[in-house]
Amino acid sequence: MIVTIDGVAASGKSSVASGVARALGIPYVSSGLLYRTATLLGLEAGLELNDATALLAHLRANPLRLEPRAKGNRVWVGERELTAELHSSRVDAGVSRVAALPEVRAWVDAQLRALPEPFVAEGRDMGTNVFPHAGAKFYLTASPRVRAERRAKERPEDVPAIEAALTERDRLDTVQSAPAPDARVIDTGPLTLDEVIGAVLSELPEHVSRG
Ligand SMILES: Nc1ncnc2c1ncn2[C@@H]1O[C@H](COP(=O)(O)OP(=O)(O)O)[C@@H](O)[C@H]1O
Ligand SMILES: Nc1ccn([C@@H]2O[C@H](COP(=O)(O)OP(=O)(O)O)[C@@H](O)[C@H]2O)c(=O)n1
Repeated sequence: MIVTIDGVAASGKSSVASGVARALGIPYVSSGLLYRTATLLGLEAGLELNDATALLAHLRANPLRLEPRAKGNRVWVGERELTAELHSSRVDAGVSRVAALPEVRAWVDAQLRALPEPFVAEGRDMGTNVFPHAGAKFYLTASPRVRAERRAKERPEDVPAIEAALTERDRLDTVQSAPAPDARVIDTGPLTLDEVIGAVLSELPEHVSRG
């Protein structure tokens, strides 16, 4: 059983996926962390972020491990844990260029499809491209200002700078960010986190919530 939660940047995907996963007693999987890991490793190696051949060679030489827990995903390369470094503004600024590369998308998709069910998968194209057969699909939205105000609690920049960066990332991510036709769209703007989690749980078909 797979539940997908897609949406725009900072719409609440990982927080909602975590809450839903905990309620169901299953893990969640953050696909964005894989794109972020590819970006961080590329930046550290001094690679051009649009050089798919060099990036893929580097990723294959440094295999990562994603630990998809319900309370938060963690990423390792060898003995080094990268998790805390994946949400920097530097990675935010480069990740959409890396995610535009079809070779990198195929690398991410193969790792996601190899994971054992059940899980909640969150990202941009979980319900459309990666898990079109998912048992339930959701798509989260909120205005750029609301999202920037939320993210400002997690980044050093001010709200206008964060809003500009989010809007630019939305633009670069447009291709892979269309909601699945069978996704339930939730505007999280007027809702608390618990209300969004409750809305998702209440919309799950019985066969999905029973596992
Ligand atoms: N409905 C909500 N109301 C208030 N804050 C929220 C809501 N959903 C998420 N948040 C907060 O917004 C921030 C971004 O959420 P996050 O789950 O990281 O989004 P995404 O995974 O889409 O980037 C987090 O600090 C989170 O706690
Ligand atoms: N399924 C996905 C998930 C993320 N991404 C890319 O990875 C970036 C980071 O995604 P994320 O979900 O970790 O971050 P936020 O946008 O939620 O801040 C996005 O801006 C996209 O460029 C993607 O293309 N497809």
